[in-house]
Amino acid sequence: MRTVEALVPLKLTLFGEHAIVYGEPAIAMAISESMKVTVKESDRTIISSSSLHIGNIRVNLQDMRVESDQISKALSFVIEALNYFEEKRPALINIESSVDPSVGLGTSAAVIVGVIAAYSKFLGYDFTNLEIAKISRNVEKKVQGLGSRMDTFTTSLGGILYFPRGSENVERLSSLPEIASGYVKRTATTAEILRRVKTVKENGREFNEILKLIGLVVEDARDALDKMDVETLGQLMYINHGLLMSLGVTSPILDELVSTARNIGLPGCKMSGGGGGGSAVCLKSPKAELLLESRGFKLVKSELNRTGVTIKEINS
Ligand SMILES: Nc1ncnc2c1ncn2[C@@H]1O[C@H](COP(=O)(O)OP(=O)(O)O)[C@@H](O)[C@H]1O
Ligand SMILES: C[C@@](O)(CCOP(=O)(O)O)CC(=O)O
Ligand SMILES: [Mg+2]
Repeated sequence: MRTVEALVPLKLTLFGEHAIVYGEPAIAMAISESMKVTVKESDRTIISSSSLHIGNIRVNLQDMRVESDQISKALSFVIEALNYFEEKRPALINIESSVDPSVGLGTSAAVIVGVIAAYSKFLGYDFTNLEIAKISRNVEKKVQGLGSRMDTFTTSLGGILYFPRGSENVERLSSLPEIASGYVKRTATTAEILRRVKTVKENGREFNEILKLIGLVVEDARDALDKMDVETLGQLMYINHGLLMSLGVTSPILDELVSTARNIGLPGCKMSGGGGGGSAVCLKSPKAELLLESRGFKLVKSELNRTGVTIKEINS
């Protein structure tokens, strides 16, 4: 019985979320918290994903239909990833995630990357991680309608990555301070928040100036990282968070956390990902983890993952 397993790291956005969607730079890192996608030979196609609490979902491979519109929405990234392949073969597809869906940790990207990686191998392809990143980026954009290459490239390639302004390139950075991060549940998906931000952009004169300022923060953060200037890096995290707040993508719980972190002298802390709740990233210190937990944030494993998605074939 042919079985293929893909292990995908989740991601933290250190600087530049939302601004990258409009061509500004960003810095993101793959982390040790991960998602696993398993594809097993079968005579029918069933998708299961415990963190979605939807049970085992039968998929009609001819038209990719499932039992309800609600299930179809919840599985939209998985189904669109399968749809990439002209030739499909029935399989049991299981997704295991140690975090809740939609928390600013790139779960939408990771689930696409995992399905593309595992199902392509199951069909006999040998994609490189960069090929997986490019395919996954197009799938995520197709489902969300908006969005950048940051999450799919970071979860596919691993490491700490710099996404230059106005370019499709990506550069690997070498230095990274230790990070603490966690998440709280949120009320909106990233796709919904991206649509809200687009409306703000279309109506607000200041929006473009704020995006450019975030771009400057990201460039300075890259310099600070190169010099391992942790003090400057932390200050830039606070500034980036303030600019995200002005875009309306933070939340009271995130703003209270970050302002308290600053007031008690933590080196740096900011929202991470789509916002509206979800994840926060802080420069690591015992106080940072205590503060995150005291505010109800679920800590996530935030060591640097350098490999990106890895694929294993298990012939049981
Ligand atoms: N474990 C999972 N199994 C299947 N789909 C998932 C899983 N986790 C996330 N997703 C999909 O990704 C969507 C969340 O995307 P998004 O709001 O961008 O979250 P994130 O900020 O974590 O990337 C979910 O609504 C669901 O469609
Ligand atoms: C807001 C954004 O910059 C990051 C979204 O991160 P996440 O899906 O919330 O993990 C969108 C994007 O870059 O596609
Ligand atoms: Mg996402």
